[in-house]
Parts: sequence; C-alpha cells; structure tokens
Amino acid sequence: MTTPPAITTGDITGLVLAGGRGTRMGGVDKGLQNFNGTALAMHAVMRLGMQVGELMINANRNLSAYESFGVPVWPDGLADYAGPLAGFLTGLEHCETPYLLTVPCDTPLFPLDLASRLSEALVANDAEIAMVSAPEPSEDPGGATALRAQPVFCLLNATLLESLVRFTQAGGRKIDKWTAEHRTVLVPFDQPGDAPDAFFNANTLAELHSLESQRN
Ligand SMILES: Nc1nc2c(ncn2[C@@H]2O[C@H](COP(=O)(O)OP(=O)(O)OP(=O)(O)O)[C@@H](O)[C@H]2O)c(=O)[nH]1
Ligand SMILES: [Mg+2]
Repeated sequence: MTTPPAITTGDITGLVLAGGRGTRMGGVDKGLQNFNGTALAMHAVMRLGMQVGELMINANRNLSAYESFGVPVWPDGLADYAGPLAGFLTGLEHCETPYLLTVPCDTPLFPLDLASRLSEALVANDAEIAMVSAPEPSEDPGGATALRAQPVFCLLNATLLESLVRFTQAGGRKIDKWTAEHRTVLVPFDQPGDAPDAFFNANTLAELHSLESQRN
C-alpha cells in the first residue's frame, strides 16, 4: 500500500465561522465582541493564519467590519441562518486549496497545532474529515470533564463540496449527520501537554469575560 502524501500548510484554507445569530449573547455579532482588547474573530484569524496557507471569514452581518481584518469575507449562500453547516458550504464553495479547516469565532484559545494534528490524523486514517474531540466542562459543579466531538473544528477534504450541496439541498442542517456519511476520524485533544480549556467557547457574555482571565 502506498502512503498518502502529507498535508502541508499551503494545502489548507482556514475558515473562521462568524455567521451565527449570537442569541445567547443577546443577539450581538459575536465575532466582533472584544476579547482582551481585540475582536474575537480577529483572534481566530491570527491563530489560524499561522497554521494555514489561505484564510476566509464567513459572516452574515457587518461585513465591512470583518473585511477590515484583511481576509476575504463570504456570507452564507443559504438563507435564514441555517447554522454552521451553511458556513461549511460557503467555505467549500470558495476554497481553492485541497483542504478546508473550520474554526468558530467564539473559541479564542484553540491550539496552535490544530491544523497539523488534524492533518496527520486525516492522512494516517485515510479519512475525508478530521474532527476535534476535546474535554468539555461538566454541567454539574465539580463534575468530571468528558471528551466530546467539537464539530465546528473540522478539517475537510475540499472534494466534499458536491456531497454537502446535495445534503443541504435536501434540507440537511446537522453537521454530525452529514459527517457520518463520510470517513471521519475524531482527533482527541486531551493528550499530555494539551490545555484542558483550549476549546472552551464563549456563548454568553459571562463566559466571554471568564475566558478573558485565562492565560494561554
Ligand atoms: N455561517 C453560519 N454560521 C453559523 C450559523 N449559526 C451558527 N454559526 C456559527 O457556528 C459556530 C457555533 O455556533 P454558536 O456557538 O451556537 O453561535 P451562535 O449561533 O452565533 O450563537 P447562539 O445563537 O447563541 O447559538 C459559531 O462560530 C457561529 O458563528 C449560521 O446560521 N451560519
Ligand atoms: Mg459556541
């Protein structure tokens, strides 16, 4: 058997997902909220930018504010805030590299080796999709953390565009339902040296402020 070629940085387009409603944050444009003095989406742009060859932002409001971050901005093609899968579709439609790596705008401490670890796992498992699996805080105070799939952190083979067009045209909206149709590898980020809170996301203003006090 021949080993599939490694994925290099230049093979990947990074996509910052900032197209949501931000309902739990009071309906604000989440990507534009300040985090330690810089807009959340800009944190993602900087962190992802050092791991990929090209970058894009997917946003549905305040497009000129996002454009000022210096990377192309694309709104959803699907109407009415169809969810993050609409962002995946937009990203794949505009992706000119063999792979697309998605990150949400509300997780500003995601790891700097995200792209390399997802890439290695994708190749090693001959997969089409590599998805993060990471510790999540327990609902009960003092409860143990559990490892959960983080479907908005996904490395996708760009050839999946056709499949996603079909899935969304049929009304599909759930990321995990779509990824289940393809060879998907879950990549655990709970190894020694991994920050346990790297994938904590800010859905409310209180969560945003509590994340601000963490160091990375
Ligand atoms: N393109 C696109 N992205 C979305 C959409 N809905 C959510 N997202 C993105 O998916 C990621 C995870 O979503 P949430 O954390 O639920 O963010 P949200 O939908 O803005 O917030 P809530 O309305 O409070 O659920 C974020 O990066 C959002 O920007 C959508 O309709 N279109
Ligand atoms: Mg979130």
